[in-house]
Amino acid sequence: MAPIDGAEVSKHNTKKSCWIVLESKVYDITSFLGQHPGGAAILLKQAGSDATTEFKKYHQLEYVNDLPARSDLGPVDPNTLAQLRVPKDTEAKPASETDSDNKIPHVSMVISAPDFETVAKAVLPHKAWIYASSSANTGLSLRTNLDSWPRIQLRPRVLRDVADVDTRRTILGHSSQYPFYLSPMGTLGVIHPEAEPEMVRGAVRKGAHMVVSTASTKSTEQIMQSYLDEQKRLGNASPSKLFFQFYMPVDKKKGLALLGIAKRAGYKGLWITVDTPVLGKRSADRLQQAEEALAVGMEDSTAEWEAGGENAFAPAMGGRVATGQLSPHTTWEDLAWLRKEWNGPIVLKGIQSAEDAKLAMEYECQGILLSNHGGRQQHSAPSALMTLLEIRTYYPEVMGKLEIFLDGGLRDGADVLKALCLGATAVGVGRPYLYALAAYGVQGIERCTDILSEELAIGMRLLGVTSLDQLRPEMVNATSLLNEMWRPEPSTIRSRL
Ligand code: HEM
Ligand SMILES: Cc1cc2nc3c(=O)[nH]c(=O)nc-3n(C[C@H](O)[C@H](O)[C@H](O)COP(=O)(O)O)c2cc1C
Repeated sequence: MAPIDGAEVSKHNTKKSCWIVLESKVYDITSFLGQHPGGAAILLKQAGSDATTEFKKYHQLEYVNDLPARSDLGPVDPNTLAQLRVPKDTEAKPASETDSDNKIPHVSMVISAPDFETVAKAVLPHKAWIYASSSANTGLSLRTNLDSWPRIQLRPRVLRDVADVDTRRTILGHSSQYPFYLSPMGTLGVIHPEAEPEMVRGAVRKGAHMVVSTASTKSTEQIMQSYLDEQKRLGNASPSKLFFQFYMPVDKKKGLALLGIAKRAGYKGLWITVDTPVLGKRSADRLQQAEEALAVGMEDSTAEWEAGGENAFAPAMGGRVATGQLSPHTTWEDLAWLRKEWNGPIVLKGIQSAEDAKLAMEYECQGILLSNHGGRQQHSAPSALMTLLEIRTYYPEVMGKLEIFLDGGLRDGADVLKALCLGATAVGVGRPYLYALAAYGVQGIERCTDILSEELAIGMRLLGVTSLDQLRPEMVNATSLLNEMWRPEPSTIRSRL
C-alpha cells in the first residue's frame, strides 16, 4: 500500500469520514464511531490526527484487531506527519482551576492520606479526576463509606509496655508488612503514564500486597513482569504479593483464557468481583461525557446507558455498556467451574449482606471482601463495617472460617484497627493510593503506605497492644452502627417461630 499523505488524513475529521493514525498506520474508523464502547466523541476529537498517545492511555495496541475489516488503510507517509491535524487539547486543564505547578507540595508535606486527594485534583486532567472520584447516583454510598469509620470508637487500655509493635499480617497464607493492601483499580493509564507497574513498584518496595484489576491498562503479564523486575532489583527481599481481580465476562471462553493467563503469570489468589452484574450509574462521568459529545457537535448516544441489558462493561473510564465485558448471568453455581480452573484461593469481592457471607462459606470460598465498590455501584449500599456487624450478629460461624476483608472509605491507618478488632483479616485501600499515584508516582505509593503504617503503629500503642492478634471486639465501641443495623421484620421472626 502506498503511504498516505498526512494532509489527506487531516481532511477526514468529521463523523461522515473519520480517519486516525495509530503507530504510523492510518485507520478509517467512521463505521466504528457508533460502536466504540468509549463513545464516539473521544474518537472524533482525534479525527484526522495521530491518536497513538491518547489511545495508549486506554488500550493495548491489539485493540486495533477489533476494528471492522478493511479499516486499515496503510502506512502514513512519515515525511508528512507535520500536516496531520492537531486536536484541541480540551483535557490539559487540571480538575482544579488553579495553576498546578504552584500547587504541588513536596511529597514530605503530605501528612495524611486525604491530602493526596487535593494534590491529585490539581494535577489530573478533568476527565481522569472525574473517573477516579466519581461514585454512584447521588454519591450516598460513597458518603456512607466515609462516615462509617468515625462512627466506631476505640477503647484504649493504658500502662502496658508498647515500645515494640508488630504490624505484620498474613493474607491468604502470605505475610504482609501491614493489615492493609492496595485495592484493584482499572485504567490507571489515565492516572499516571506508567500505569499499574508504577503502583506495583511502590507496593513491592514497601512490602505491601496488591490486587490487580482485570480492567488494567497494562496487560496481566506486563504487570506481573514489573513486579518480578522490582523484586529482582531488591534481591527478592520484599514479602509483597500480587493477587488477581476477576470480572466475569459473558463469554465463558474469554473468562477461561483470562484465568489461564493470570494463573500462568503467577498471581496468588483470585478476587472475583460480584457486585457488578451491571454497571452502577456514574453520574459525574455521564455529565462529563455529555459535555464531551456536545463539544464535538453530538447529542451523545443516551441509549448506550441502559442498564441491565445483556452485556455490561467493567467500570473502567466512566464505564459504558460494551459487548460482553461483564456478565449479568453469573450465579453461585458458576463458582464450581471457576474453582476447577483456579487451584489457588478464591475471595468474593463485593459481599454486602450476612446471608451472602454465609453462602460464600457454604460454597467453600477462602475469603470474602465486604465492599460496595467504593460507593460506585449500588445506590444506598451498606458500608463494609455495617456488613461486618451483620455477619457477627446473624452468622457468627462465618467469623474465623473465612478470611474477611473490608474496603471503602478507609483514610486513616488507625481505623484499620477497628475492622481488625471486629474480626477482619485486612482492609483494602483504593482512592488514597490512586491519588498518591497521580500526584507523585511511585514516591506517592511509598509515602501513602508509610503514612497509613505509622498511623496504625501509633494507634496500636495508644490502644495498648503490640501485635494485631491481641485485638479484641471489646476494644471498640460499635454501638452507634449496631443501633442502625438491619433486623428482620417482626412478622418474619414470628413466622419462623
Ligand atoms: C481504534 C480502535 C479502538 C478500539 C478497537 C477500541 C475499543 C475499545 C473497547 C473494547 C473499549 C471497552 C473497554 C475496554 O475493553 O478497555 C473501549 C473503551 C474506551 N476507549 Fe477505545 N478503542 C479504540 C480507540 C480508542 C481511542 C483512539 C481512544 C482515545 C483517544 C479510546 C478511548 C477509550 C476510552 C476512554 C474508553 C473507556 C470507555 C468507558 O469506560 O467509558 N479508544 N475502547
Ligand atoms: C477509579 C477506581 C477504579 C476501580 N476499578 C475497580 C476494578 O477494576 N475492579 C474492582 O473490583 N474494583 C474496582 N474499584 C473498587 C476498588 O477495588 C475498591 O473496592 C474501592 O476503591 C474501595 O474504596 P476506596 O476507594 O474508598 O478506598 C475501583 C475503584 C476506583 C476508585
